Amino acid sequence: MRHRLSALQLAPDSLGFALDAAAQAVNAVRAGASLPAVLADITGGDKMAAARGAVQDIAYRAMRVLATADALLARSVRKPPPPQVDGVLVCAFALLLNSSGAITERAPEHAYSDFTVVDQAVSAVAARRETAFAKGLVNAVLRNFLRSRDTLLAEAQQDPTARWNYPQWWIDAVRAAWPDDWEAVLAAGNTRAPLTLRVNRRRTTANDYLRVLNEAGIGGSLAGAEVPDAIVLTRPVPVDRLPGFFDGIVSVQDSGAQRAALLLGATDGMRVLDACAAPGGKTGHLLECADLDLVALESSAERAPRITENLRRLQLEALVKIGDAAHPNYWWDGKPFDRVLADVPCSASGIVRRHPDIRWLRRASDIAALAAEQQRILEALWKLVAPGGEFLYVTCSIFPEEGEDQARWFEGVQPDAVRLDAPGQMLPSVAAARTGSAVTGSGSNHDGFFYARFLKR
Ligand SMILES: C[S@@+](CC[C@H](N)C(=O)[O-])C[C@H]1O[C@@H](n2cnc3c(N)ncnc32)[C@H](O)[C@@H]1O
Repeated sequence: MRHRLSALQLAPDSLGFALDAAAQAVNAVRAGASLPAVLADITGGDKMAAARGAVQDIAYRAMRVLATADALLARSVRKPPPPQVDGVLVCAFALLLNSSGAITERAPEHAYSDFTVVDQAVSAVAARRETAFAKGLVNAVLRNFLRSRDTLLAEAQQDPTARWNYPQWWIDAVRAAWPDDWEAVLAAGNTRAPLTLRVNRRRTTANDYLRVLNEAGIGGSLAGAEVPDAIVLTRPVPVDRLPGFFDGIVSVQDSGAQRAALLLGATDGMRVLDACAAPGGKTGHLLECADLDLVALESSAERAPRITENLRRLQLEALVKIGDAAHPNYWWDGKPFDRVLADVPCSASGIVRRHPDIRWLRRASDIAALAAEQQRILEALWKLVAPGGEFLYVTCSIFPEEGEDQARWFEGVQPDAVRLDAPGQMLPSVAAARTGSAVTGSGSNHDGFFYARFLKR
């Protein structure tokens, strides 16, 4: 879906142009498409270069306030406007909500005044023949919001979906799972994730690389003792500004994800299976940590080449295979593995701060379907672990159906499995992390993950 430019009489570097394109992206997500894929399509051409950053920024912001914007709009109009007008209004609300401090997000990189947002939203609808009729409506709705912002927002946010900006089923599920932390978990998912780096320990140390970053004028700090290779940047920068990125000195990876290779504890010479491997983030870390005979398995032929590309940049090697982890007969050579990492497909509910569209794309029924698939993968892979070998089950989910429930089920059905120490449920980020029972977290800034580790007797 390319951005429909032809009818548009707006400069590509104007906010109106970006609002028009971001509105199309928002509507594509409403129709079920994933935001990164839509943005790649819409902002792909050369003509979009000037607008790309702004379109992306606005569309991501809109995902984090979609239900608030919908509720504000429903209160402002008698009948719903056509999708493109609706989309422009939602994107304009996203910028105005940010500037009002009504939501917990940093100001846009290019902060716009309220006046500019309204003016450019009007220009965006005026620039298309089919939406030009709505100029007055857009102007009136946004000005009315600015006049009575606090009252309108308080009224709209009476509805929990508009208050939290998640579907009701998601709010209910988080509340049921984490009765003491549900608000912090939902709020954490509405923040912007930091850019976290993983330093290639074969080539340098986190401390030394931090100095290199500082010399390049890039601020950052060590993420914590549990993740010795991780550096959290003070402000995100494009990867091409990271010294040595293209030479494999450093990679981008959330600090929660960096626990995987360390927990698996593979040592030189071990035969290791990384069973759901693309794009190869954890594969790379495993190989940075030890010399391994590593098979990286991935079911998607489209995604598998990304493993090879990532390893090439890191100057590391694995045997990349395309196959289904639930059906090893098609790809396994029969030789058992000393370590198996199963980073299974899941709801991705732990990484919504990086992928804020996920909450609008998932359905409640997806969780049971994913849990069933995870069990198929777990059962099949366990047979591949050598006696005395270890198995690490990972999801980037915050739902117990994909986490602790699965670990307990697994212990129940596999008499030769001994559960070892592992973080269990790591709730995403900051205040959400809580110690005790199955929930751990150092308070550092990470996404939501679940880790369970098993030894094969
Ligand atoms: C959570 S992602 C893995 C992320 C990866 N481990 C990393 O750290 O970069 C899950 C991956 O598993 C793949 N996948 C899904 N079902 C699979 C299956 N049955 N067998 C193998 N791979 C599968 C998906 O295509 C996806 O690339």
